[in-house]
Amino acid sequence: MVKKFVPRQRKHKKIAREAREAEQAAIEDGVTASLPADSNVVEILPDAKKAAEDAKRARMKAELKGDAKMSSKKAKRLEKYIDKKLAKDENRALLAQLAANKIDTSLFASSRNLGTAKQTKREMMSRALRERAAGIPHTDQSILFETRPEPMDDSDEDDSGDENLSVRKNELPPQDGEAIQPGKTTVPEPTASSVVAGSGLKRPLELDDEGRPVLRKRQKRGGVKSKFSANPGLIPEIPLDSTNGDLQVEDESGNDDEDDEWNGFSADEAETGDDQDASETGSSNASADEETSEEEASSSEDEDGDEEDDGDTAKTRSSAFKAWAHEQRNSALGYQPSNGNTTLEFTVPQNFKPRPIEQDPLPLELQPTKDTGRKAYSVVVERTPDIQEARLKLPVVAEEQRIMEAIHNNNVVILCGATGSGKSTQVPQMLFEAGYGTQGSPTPGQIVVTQPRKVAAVSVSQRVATELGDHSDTVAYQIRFEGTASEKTRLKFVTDGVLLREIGNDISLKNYSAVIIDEAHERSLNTDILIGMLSRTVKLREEMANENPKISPLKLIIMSATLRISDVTNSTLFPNPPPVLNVEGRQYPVTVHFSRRTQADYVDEAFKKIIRGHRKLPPGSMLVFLTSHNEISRLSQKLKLHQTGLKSASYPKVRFSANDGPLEVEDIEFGQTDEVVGDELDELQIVGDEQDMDEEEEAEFDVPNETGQALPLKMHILPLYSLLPTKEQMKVFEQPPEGSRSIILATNVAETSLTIPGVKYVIDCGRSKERVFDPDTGVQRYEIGFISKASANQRSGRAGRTGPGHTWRLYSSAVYERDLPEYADPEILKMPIEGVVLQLKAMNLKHVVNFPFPTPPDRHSLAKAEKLLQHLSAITSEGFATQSAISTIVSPTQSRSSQVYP
Ligand SMILES: Nc1ncnc2c1ncn2[C@@H]1O[C@H](COP(=O)(O)OP(=O)(O)OP(=O)(O)O)[C@@H](O)[C@H]1O
Repeated sequence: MVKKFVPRQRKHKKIAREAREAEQAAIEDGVTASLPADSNVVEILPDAKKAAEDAKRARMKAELKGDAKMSSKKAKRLEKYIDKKLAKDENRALLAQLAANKIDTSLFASSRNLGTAKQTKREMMSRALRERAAGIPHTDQSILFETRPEPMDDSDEDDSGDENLSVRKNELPPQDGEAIQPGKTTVPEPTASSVVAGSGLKRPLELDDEGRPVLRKRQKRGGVKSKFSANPGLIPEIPLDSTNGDLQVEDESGNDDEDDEWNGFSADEAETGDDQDASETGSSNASADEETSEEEASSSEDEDGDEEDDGDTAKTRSSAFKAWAHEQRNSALGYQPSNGNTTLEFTVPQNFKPRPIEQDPLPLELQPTKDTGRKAYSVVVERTPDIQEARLKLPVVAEEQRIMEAIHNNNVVILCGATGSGKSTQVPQMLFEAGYGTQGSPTPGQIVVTQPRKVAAVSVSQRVATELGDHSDTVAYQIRFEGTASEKTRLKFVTDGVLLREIGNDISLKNYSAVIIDEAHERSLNTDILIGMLSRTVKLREEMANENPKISPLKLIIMSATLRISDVTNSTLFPNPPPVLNVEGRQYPVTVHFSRRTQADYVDEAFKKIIRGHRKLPPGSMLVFLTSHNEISRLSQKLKLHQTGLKSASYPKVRFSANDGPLEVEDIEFGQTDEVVGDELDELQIVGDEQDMDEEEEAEFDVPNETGQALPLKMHILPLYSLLPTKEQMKVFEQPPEGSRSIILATNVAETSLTIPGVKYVIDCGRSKERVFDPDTGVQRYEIGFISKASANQRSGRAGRTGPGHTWRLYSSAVYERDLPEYADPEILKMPIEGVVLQLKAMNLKHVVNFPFPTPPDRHSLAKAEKLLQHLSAITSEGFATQSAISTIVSPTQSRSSQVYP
């Protein structure tokens, strides 16, 4: 008997069918509510949720379809597309919910291993380590720590063969103070938190450090990988707003393959419910091949099985449909997708003007250079490391950029900096390194630096030569009757008288590219005339350079520590006021000690201080300022007598003639002039207890002996004044004999520019010999008077050159404040005007009335002086100086008297 064919019934399908029928029947009977709860029934959504979903579906449909008519085929596809989108939204929301639950899944076990009791040693150890890291007490330390007998037994290496996992007992400290108990095993308790959302997923949900789900890329069959990497850090944020989120993701990729990234939540999977059913009918191997069937379904796009004969065609069509759907939705939402290559284009308004650079006065070095055609040029100088180190400590060097920019941009620059800041030695080197004075550079002319005194010219030139290392032979000095200039000379130190003579011969100074007037505050007649002449030379050279590009403009730099700036910036001198650069700071501090009393006999006072100081002060030379070589001679004898107890041989008389050199005021001796100011000071003397005073003065020499060296026993006494031959003057720069202290007795030739190595202490009498001129009587005389505060400052400055220093002023602070003027009057105001006119006439100047003096004398006086000189036959009727008159210029006598007593 042929068996009747009974189609095979699938159990779950049968159950589902029966449930549907029962549900249908119940609906028909109106008894839905009384049905028994069945967990497998189709999910019944709450009404509100269902309504929201329907509304969303309708909205999407409207967005996509609009009023357009479409074929039934397309409408069907549209329905499917919407289903897919809604499912995606739901999945995203679910995923976001999962992401919000930050859990550690590292201890979750795969359900695949449920019931399999056996674990390899490696698995056990790995789990034990993870549990230990999670803080789960684990008493079976034998899994983690292995006891090895000594000597090591090779056979003990565990079965797993992974010796890297074995850890020496004492290498892992117990966690949380727990003692490790080997041999005890505890099974980790499942914690309450281990049952969490997501635990039922196909694969345990892994979370990264930030609590985001770690989604691994699933590789498609055939090894074709998605173009997205599975880097969890790159997982895009999923907006909870499904509509916008949908748009963002879709627009970024335009490819459904990206859905694979969501591993198990893909829209493909959601939309393939039907297909899964279909595959199930063909195959019962659901568990193993589940993923495969999903992938197949998704790769075939699953949207319309009828159309998918050919993969390529389907893809093209599918993407055409999707492109259309995207477009529809975008236009409905008013969204303009970017193609990723958009460049922002700004239309520049026609009247647009870029903002000008800062208008506030910019620092000089930031000001735009005026000379745009200037070529960069530099000379490399090799210096010894100790010189280089010493230079770098000088404030002027720190300002090199600012100074050089100012010089490049301006033909005249004024530089003010404290004594010892490095002006005299460094600025000439800066110019040299910038190509000034170098053949082949744009500024080949020499650099000339003027000093008011010959000893300064010689000593600074020697120092600069030393500092210029391999270029030291380019440095020379030139003083009257003496010099070292040669063909190699590019940098020359001269007295201002020497440069005056040169400028008298060639007003354009074509041999020079830069002139530096150092110590301009001295305001000798020579300095003033020089500045006036140079103001014209600079102008002339500028005009010459404009006409002939081969000629470079002349750079003039006026430098001083204590200059009354207004004197050298007046408009008669420079119509465009030159920039004034201030360099702050000095290298070493100088402590100033004032006397309590201002003694009239300052030479005697100086003697006492020298004796006390020498007895108490740590090693270091002493520089004592006096007013004349007479005083120097007197004090020197007294000191020698004190030291030897014998009357010393008489000090050699200095004989000089007017031709021997430029005569300094302090060298002029017309009888006894030393006690002029004595009487005026009596009121300042406080007659008190001599004993008290002595103690107090003893205490003022309590200077800590930082070097710890023994105090020098002998005094090495050296004179320094301008009439002394240069060789004798230069002795002050030599080291004193062993165990001696140099005591240098100087006039104010040592006041400026000089760095006498080893001088730590200065004793300043506070006076100097000055020319005093009475314009009413026309009589000039020489008096000893107080110096200016600027001079006092300069004298103190000699102490802090190579280390911290001290100055003892032989006058009280009250006298300093009351009697010392800020600046000394320029020499031009302290001498008969005829001498000034004669000097200018000797330089072939015709109209002295128009001469640009820094401090101009009265024009009428100038005119009167010219007439007088004509009467005396000192100048010709053409207005030039006669030869005999020129010879009187160096004479200390007035031109009037020199004519009477030639
Ligand atoms: N012969 C030297 N030996 C050792 N150091 C020196 C010598 N000459 C200069 N120096 C160092 O260079 C520093 C700067 O000297 P420089 O003469 O350039 O200063 P300055 O600013 O011109 O001072 P002033 O205004 O007093 O002339 C000194 O303080 C000293 O430290």
